[in-house]
Amino acid sequence: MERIKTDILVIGGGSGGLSVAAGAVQMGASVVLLEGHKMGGDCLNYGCVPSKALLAAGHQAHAMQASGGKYGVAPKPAEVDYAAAKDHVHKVIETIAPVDSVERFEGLGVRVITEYGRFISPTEVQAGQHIIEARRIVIATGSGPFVPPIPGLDAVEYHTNETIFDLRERPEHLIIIGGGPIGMEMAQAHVRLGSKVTVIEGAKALGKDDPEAAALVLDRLRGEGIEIVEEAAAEKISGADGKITVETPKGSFTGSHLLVAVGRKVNIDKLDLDKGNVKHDRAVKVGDDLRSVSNKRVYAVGDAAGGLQFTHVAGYHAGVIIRSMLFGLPSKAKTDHIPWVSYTDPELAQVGLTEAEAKKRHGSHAVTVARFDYHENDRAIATGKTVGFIKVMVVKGKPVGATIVGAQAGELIGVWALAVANGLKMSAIANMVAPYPTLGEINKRVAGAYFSPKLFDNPTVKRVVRFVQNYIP
Ligand SMILES: Cc1cc2nc3c(=O)[nH]c(=O)nc-3n(C[C@H](O)[C@H](O)[C@H](O)COP(=O)(O)OP(=O)(O)OC[C@H]3O[C@@H](n4cnc5c(N)ncnc54)[C@H](O)[C@@H]3O)c2cc1C
Ligand SMILES: NC(=O)c1ccc[n+]([C@@H]2O[C@H](COP(=O)([O-])OP(=O)(O)OC[C@H]3O[C@@H](n4cnc5c(N)ncnc54)[C@H](O)[C@@H]3O)[C@@H](O)[C@H]2O)c1
Repeated sequence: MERIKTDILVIGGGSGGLSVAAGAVQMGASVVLLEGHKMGGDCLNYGCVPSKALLAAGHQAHAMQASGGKYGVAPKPAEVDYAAAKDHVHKVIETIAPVDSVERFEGLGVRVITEYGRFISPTEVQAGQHIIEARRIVIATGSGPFVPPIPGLDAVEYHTNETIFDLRERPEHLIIIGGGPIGMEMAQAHVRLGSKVTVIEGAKALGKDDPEAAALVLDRLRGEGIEIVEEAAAEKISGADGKITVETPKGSFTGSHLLVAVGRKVNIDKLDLDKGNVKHDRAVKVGDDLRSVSNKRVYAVGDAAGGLQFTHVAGYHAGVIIRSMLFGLPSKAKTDHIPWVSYTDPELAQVGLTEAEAKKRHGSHAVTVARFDYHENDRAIATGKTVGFIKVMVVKGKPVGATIVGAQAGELIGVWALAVANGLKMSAIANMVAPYPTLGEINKRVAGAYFSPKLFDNPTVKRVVRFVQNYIP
């Protein structure tokens, strides 16, 4: 057994853990990193990266066969090689993997141990033949697919995000349980690659998003042939060998393959948290400072911290705790300025409060909703991407939230993430000159829409202008 002493021990080499390790070691701390499975974690191996790569294959197939005619280019049925699309997915993972590799982190000076870790005391963790004693311990163990106890599920072959990207035969009819972002992104990727797709959703599909924006995405997905059955919780599953039936209150649905995407389960089972005096429920219990409520030497970041589950949140958490661990400065994580995007076509992006949340928090009378539609944007018209809108929720001249649905919404939301994070006023966005013709002009135009009634429908402004015009030569 080897004993190691270190300043910082990071458990988990995914988005959060790697950001902590890279930041801390490059600022002079000694760092040990444990990863029991694949460096890069969920995002690289089973999450963001493969899902976006598969969506890209689907988008390409769709672009060839859909609506090409309107550009004067004849549509052509796409010949999809599903296995080759999966090769593309794995090539993308391989291309990014070196950035997250053991070699890179060892090169930075991190001691990487490729074992699972578990607490043996409040300051010690055992990983294989190593006992690591650390001044600070970071739990960055992420999450895995939650598999619900639906009767019959165990008896059939089903996929989760951990297996679907290895499937090489195209599902003839993919049934997806769960209409969250995983379910909807995988539904569109598969329908565009030629599968029939049914989504079974217990409540509302894309239910965490603004309902008006979500409805626009769902309309498009239905238009592409995806069957989306809402308020239909999966209650029983039966069948075998390419014929799986899911029973719901809205009827039974039979398909060739099944994907379960009903949320996540935080990876804490292997950690022996009680031996570390680390309180937990379904995730590690932390305060705003991301420190364990019961053991102040221990922090949790990313999915393990139990809040929003996004790669950029894990990265943000890393910055928050590095300030506290390395410099002893107070540091708190906030959520009001965190954006997220569902990478369907059209994309759906949100930062800060939705319209309903803003009105609930600030009162309807205090919130102005400024709005601009894609069909009024010249670049959207030129490229045939006119479906979509932006709405910005404004309180006392400052945006408190923005929703964008439409082409490149994920890129366009960046301006509002900046504005909300820094408390910028709408005038800062209105003052920006956006290049013409870009979709990005919608950001300036929505700020214009906010000020227009104040300027153009304002009797005082009209009176002042009349008055000044009487006196200037
Ligand atoms: C299909 C899918 C698509 C997604 N798409 C997006 C997206 O587009 N954008 C986005 O922002 N987010 C997306 N996410 C969410 C994103 O993947 C996660 O929020 C992110 O990976 C969380 O990072 P993390 O560091 O907390 O955990 P992870 O990246 O999961 O890393 C945790 C690591 O810890 C390791 N580990 C676990 N237990 C131990 C232990 N005891 N000892 C040592 N190692 C351990 C695991 O093996 C894993 O490598 C997606 C998720 C899924 C499933
Ligand atoms: N683009 C992105 O950033 C992206 C993409 C994918 C995943 N993610 C992250 O991963 C997390 C998990 O995604 P997810 O889609 O698995 O979870 P989710 O919790 O967002 O959605 C799961 C859906 O499954 C439904 N459901 C639960 N039990 C059901 C049942 N028995 N029958 C039918 N429906 C049922 C729920 O009502 C919910 O709508 C997301 O919340 C997000 O943080 C992000």
